[in-house]
Amino acid sequence: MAQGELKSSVLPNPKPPIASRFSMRQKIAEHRKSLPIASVEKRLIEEVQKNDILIIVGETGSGKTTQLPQFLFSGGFCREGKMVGITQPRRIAAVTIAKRVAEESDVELGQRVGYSIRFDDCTSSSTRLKYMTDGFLLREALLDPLLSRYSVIVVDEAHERTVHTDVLLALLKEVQRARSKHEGVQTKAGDEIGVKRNGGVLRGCQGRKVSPLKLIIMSASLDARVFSEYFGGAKAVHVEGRQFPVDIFYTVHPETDYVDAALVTIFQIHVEEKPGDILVFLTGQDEIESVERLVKERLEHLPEDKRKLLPLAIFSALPSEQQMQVFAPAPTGFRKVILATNIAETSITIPGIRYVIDPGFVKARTYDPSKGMETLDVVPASKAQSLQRSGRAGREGPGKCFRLYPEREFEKLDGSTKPEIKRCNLSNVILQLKALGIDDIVGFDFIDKPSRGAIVKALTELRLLGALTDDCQLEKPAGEQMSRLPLDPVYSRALILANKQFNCLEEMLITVAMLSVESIFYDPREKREEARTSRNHFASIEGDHLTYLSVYRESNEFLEKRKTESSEAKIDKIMKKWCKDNFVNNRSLKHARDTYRQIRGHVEQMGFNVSSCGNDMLEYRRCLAASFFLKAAQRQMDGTYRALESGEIVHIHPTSVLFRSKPECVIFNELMQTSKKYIKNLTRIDHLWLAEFAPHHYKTDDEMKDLTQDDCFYSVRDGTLRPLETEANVKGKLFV
Ligand SMILES: Nc1ncnc2c1ncn2[C@@H]1O[C@H](COP(=O)(O)OP(=O)(O)OP(=O)(O)O)[C@@H](O)[C@H]1O
Repeated sequence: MAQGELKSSVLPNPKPPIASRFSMRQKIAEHRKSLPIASVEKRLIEEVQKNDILIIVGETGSGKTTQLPQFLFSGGFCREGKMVGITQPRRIAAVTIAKRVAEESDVELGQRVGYSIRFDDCTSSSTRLKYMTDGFLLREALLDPLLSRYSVIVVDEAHERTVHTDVLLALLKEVQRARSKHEGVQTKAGDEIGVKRNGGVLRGCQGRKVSPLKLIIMSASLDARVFSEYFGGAKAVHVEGRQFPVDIFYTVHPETDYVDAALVTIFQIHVEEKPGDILVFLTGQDEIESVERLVKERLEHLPEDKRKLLPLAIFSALPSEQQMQVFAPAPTGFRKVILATNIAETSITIPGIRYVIDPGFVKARTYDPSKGMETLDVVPASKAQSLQRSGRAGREGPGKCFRLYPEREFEKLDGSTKPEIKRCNLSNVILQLKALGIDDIVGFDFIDKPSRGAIVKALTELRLLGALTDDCQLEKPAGEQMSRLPLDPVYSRALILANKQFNCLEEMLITVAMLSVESIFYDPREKREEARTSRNHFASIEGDHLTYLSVYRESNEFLEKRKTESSEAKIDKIMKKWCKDNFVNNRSLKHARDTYRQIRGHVEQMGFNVSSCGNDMLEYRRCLAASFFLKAAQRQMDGTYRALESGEIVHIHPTSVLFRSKPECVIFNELMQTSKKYIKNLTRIDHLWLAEFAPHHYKTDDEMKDLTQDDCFYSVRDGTLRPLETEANVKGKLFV
């Protein structure tokens, strides 16, 4: 992917005419002075000078994220070309905050103030304040292990405890130690200095003089003690005061249907309250889109003069340009109602928001390493999340937050969110650590250690996928390539195989892109049959992956034909209609198209040649089997399926094109638990392909006969493991 591809579409930063610029500057200067953090600028800079690690806790909106980096710049921390790096858990926050700080500093975005997120780098050699995602900084450490260009790194919103934040904290601790140890040493490019890993010494400071690194950990709702202890008793400072008050309202009784309660509240605010936009926290794309439809429907029943309510959606699977639409002011006389997931919960300021509606729920991922099963459940939000949500209302004036549950329920909420590292599949993060040269994963200094079972499972998976050798070293070149692709290892492997062995990289790129969106089809409850019929021509008897391919290809052909004759806006409109007629989710398809372009850029940079297998779908299905062999399932006598790896009894999800035909053997991408255990995104395969393409994992009956007690393989016929795998057996292979 060419760097900066999204730049132009996302954030032009044109300079307004001089007169309005002058008054804007004055306004901004006044605003900056009014922030609670402004009165403690001098003290904060002194604390940073005195302490190598500082924890800063301050109310939401007190000015931490936008102001502290500017204080550090003025305080001399960017001398001699050094940078202050500020990490955010979310891309949208990194981008919008950088834009705001550039505005406040009256510089062009990408010059002194910039941002870097995956697929989009808006920095230059003059950038001194760099906002980025925590994942981006981790990748940067692959190239510059001592992060030698930074004088200060600020880890913002640390309370979110994303897996990237946790890994970053451990890594930064190590980098800081190494830089202190070698302080003052003038290195030449290629000098061996720095972090000891892999039994050797990594090349460090890239020809620069080694200087110490300052670390700042920041949040509004952070248990400072946990972080202080982790960093050996680091100092914590509190920034008192908030900018504007937010009144909190609770319901008298619990709500049985929070979506309906949210709808009622939206209209109550719209009809009864003063002007000001509304922000509603929902749990996912489907919920958001259904509320969006319902708002539009109900608006039609209101008198003409009350219809000026504009629903807008924001969730992570939305392309960046569409996410940015929520930041634009509402048309005159209109009130915006922004329907958001927790993407809008921390860091960001959406101008105009005065009202927050918080039903109190969030979709959380949990992972069971023993079954290899990931589930997405709707669970109550934590207190920390609720505080962040209400904090979005008081940023430009006094606000109101409507919590759709009784006050006594708030007291029962968990204080903070369970760290992601304790509830996710670790294979991606362990691959990154291995690529960083960190060998001993179990002994790695995590702030909260993941379970041993989860580590063992991830290492085993990475070995089976060919990313690690039998003694858990990074496999070359496959493991290295996989660590460079910003995808789950299983999808990176699919692309590598498609390129190397099956000649279907084009098809696999489309597949990975289509699988990255939540729901490609649009399935209104009231028109389910109509939707099914009109989509029949996409459906493949071989399965969902081929069906997605058809949707993508057909939409592409349709688009190509019209590209020459229409403007971009017109094409957008035509595409919307095509999607509506075919019951395809326009937003999801757009996102998939974007993702396709980005990943294609990556693989091309790695030297892959994107070729297509055309209509040879057999080759493509064989490639799917070779890629996703860890998620295979066999039909049982009673029509249920047995997932070969976990032994779980599972069912084909009703949305799959294979729901009725029930083939004998399938691979799948998703195992989820709702009322039953369902498998989603399936393709029919021949069970013998498993033994052919993953002989290190599966054997046919004939091959089974020759096994010794030291071997252990899955039978492709019934999925049983023979001879039985013992923990000692697995362990013996892992910790050498
Ligand atoms: N994009 C923006 N447009 C308008 N005002 C903004 C913008 N970004 C920030 N502000 C203003 O600056 C204030 C401080 O924002 P900042 O993000 O620095 O606070 P914070 O303490 O980091 O909050 P949080 O803990 O919620 O991230 C906001 O309350 C708001 O008034």
